[in-house]
Amino acid sequence: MTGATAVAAAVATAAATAAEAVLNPPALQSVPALITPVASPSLPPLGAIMIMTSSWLPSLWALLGYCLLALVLVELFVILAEPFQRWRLRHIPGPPALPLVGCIPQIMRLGGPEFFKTCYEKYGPVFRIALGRSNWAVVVADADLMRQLGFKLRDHVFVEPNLMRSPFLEIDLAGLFLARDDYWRLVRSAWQPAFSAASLSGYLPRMVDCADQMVDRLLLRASESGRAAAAATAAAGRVDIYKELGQMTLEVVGSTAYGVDLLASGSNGAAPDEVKKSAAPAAAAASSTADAGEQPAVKSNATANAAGGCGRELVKACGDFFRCGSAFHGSRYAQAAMLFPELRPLLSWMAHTLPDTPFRKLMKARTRLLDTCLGLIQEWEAKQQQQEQMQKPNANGHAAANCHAAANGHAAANGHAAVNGQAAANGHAAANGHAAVDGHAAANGHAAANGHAAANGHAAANGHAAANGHAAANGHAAANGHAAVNGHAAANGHAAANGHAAANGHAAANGHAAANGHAAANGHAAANGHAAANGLAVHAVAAAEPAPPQPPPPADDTSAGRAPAVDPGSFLGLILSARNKATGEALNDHQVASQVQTFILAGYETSTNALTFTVHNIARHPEVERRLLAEIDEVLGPDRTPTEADLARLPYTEAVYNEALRLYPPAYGTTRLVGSEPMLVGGYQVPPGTSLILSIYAAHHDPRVWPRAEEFIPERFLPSSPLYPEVCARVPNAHAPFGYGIRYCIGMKFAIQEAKVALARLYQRLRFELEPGQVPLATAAALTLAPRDGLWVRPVARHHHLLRGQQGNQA
Ligand code: HEM
Repeated sequence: MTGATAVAAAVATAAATAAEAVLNPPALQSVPALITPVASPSLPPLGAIMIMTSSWLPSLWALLGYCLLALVLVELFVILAEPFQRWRLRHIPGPPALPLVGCIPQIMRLGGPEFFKTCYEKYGPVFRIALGRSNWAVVVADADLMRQLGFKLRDHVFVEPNLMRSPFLEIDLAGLFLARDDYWRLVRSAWQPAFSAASLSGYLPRMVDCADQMVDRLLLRASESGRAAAAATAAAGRVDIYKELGQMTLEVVGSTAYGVDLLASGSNGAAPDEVKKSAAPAAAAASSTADAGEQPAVKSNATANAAGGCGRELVKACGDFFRCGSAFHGSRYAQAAMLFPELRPLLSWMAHTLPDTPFRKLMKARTRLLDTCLGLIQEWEAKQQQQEQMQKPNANGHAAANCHAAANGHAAANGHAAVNGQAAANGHAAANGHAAVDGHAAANGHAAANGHAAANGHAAANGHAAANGHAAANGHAAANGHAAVNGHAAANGHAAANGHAAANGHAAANGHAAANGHAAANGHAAANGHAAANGLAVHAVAAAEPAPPQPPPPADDTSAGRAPAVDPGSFLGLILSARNKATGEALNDHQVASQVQTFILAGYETSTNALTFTVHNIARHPEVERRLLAEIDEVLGPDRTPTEADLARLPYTEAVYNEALRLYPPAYGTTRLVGSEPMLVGGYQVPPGTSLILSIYAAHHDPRVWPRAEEFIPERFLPSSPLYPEVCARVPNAHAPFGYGIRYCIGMKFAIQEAKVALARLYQRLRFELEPGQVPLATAAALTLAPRDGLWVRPVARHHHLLRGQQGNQA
């Protein structure tokens, strides 16, 4: 701990003690004890209280006076000590830092991203700033330097002042983003399988579904727009596409990570009755707790449906979390805490007792989110218990009858598949005796492997199942009912996966399933827990005799890519089964809730913002729109659902998204903490313990790296374009919207896949015209860079058969 930090910590403790003494003086604590003896019949209790009060009142005032004096002295001392921080970084150039407020006024005027960009132009790629009086940081804005730091340093810094108390404080610190050291390794490993290439393949159909629901809503608005044009009412048909995209990304998180519809109440906010009923108590509890400034316990009574029934409220909660959680755009108490960090305990108490509007909104949002997380956890646990019960193996550990559990690696009988060791139930069972995975029916008797459902005999994801002669993804064709995966042909109408031939020429049964490279022999059991009975395939962990636990994959990119698939909806299973290698301990309640919340927030906010900026830029650049539509039409036509192979054939779409992420990186900066040794950064010696801010935004706008840096030119990202060598081939990591090195964004591939699916589905059927006032788009840089007032557009259907009772525009 540095001298100044030690002083600040001591001061903070002193202030906390003083505040506690003021709020809860020792005399007050003993009041009940004093009242009791005087409750005699001769003296009325009120009189006794008055006597007691008058006796300890002067000492209370004296105590208050001492406390205030102590606070003033301590504050004075810290203000005088502040030059030490300044002095430590004196050799690094930087903007003038005013006494007490540092660079806060400039940041509030220009916004963080623009301020850093201006400083980069003036002071070079490494400069120092003061966030308030004593919070000094070094900003780095050079792509190459940031990449190096990303590999050298591992910990993030929590820059914003945090006024939270338990359980929110613990939850903030336990999430993957702020996790440190071994705990970070444990948590990152637990998350990783959810982002493997194979898992992403399994998410694809769900991402498509969520995008399709959004497109349907927008088509409806497009129809209204046409009717309104006839009736000359301008307002109809206008859409805040930022909200629509937010809804979609939240639905994607819900269905891929948790297997639930987080927006079950629908886009119009009208919850179905049964959802409303069960959500009501949880929602009421949430808002009453928030209003009262109380903290909910981590174990909540939120019901499962509360997780699924909060609709637009949840979208709003996610938005408010990011906007009101920023010190610059949020509560005055947070701003005061930036100026007087040692008063944080007192300011936190004041914010909870007399909240201002941003703080009240923030607490309401956080409570809503926490309730959603707890609802999801409870729902998962209940499902697990139910499935364990249903799954009890019978005497010989083999097949269970009548639709129920798979045991001992053997398939459930009677044509009912079991998945993940859980019986397929509640209408999730596959029809006709064939496999179902994670509750997703495989229809028409076709197999689904590795969590990828085959529906209507179609769809294969990631080279897994293929049914009825339809294509397997990853560019591996299946012909004549023969699935081919990874380029290995299957013979005789029998599926093979991962290049492993089915034994005896029989894959699972009837030419149907093969799972995970394990051939089913004689149409019966497959190895490694992949059971097939009577020709029925089931998924890996169906065995009652579990496979030996695998060591967690190391936390690096490549292993994430190779990791096996997890079924959509099973993120919580990964988190709950994470174990500390040394102690064997599982994560505690806060830590679990924190991962759930991190996935929701990270999955929602950044992707929503990025897609909104992309739509805005497409609408502003007709030439870009024309080329994008041409690519999408050529690859997909107006209707065809994109497969993984199709997504790989949309390079221009991806370039458009990349360029939007360059100009408007939603995570406009990230942080690193210098360790216990000083380090050289861009030629400057940076003292140990210094906070580093890596300004992604400044690097993305650097005219030394990006020719015509402020223009929207997607071609720079196309390897076939002459512009490509200018930057992308020359400066590694010049484009780094997902961060750097060891801590780079774990959701990167998830976000890119989701974006390509959403853009493909949107522009297959629609285009967007900007409403007046949308250029330039007002942005707000709170915790993320976001459109400040949404993005108002008018959706236009590209093909008139899509419009309901209306003439459409042919693009
Ligand atoms: C356009 C979308 C996204 C952008 C621009 C983005 C950007 C970032 C950035 C810049 C970081 C910090 C990296 C660093 O410090 O070097 C980060 C970290 C992280 N992101 Fe994303 N992200 C996006 C989507 C997602 C999604 C969809 C998820 C999860 C579902 C996610 C989860 C995370 C997590 C958990 C971390 C912390 C990783 C760690 O510290 O180990 N992100 N993201």
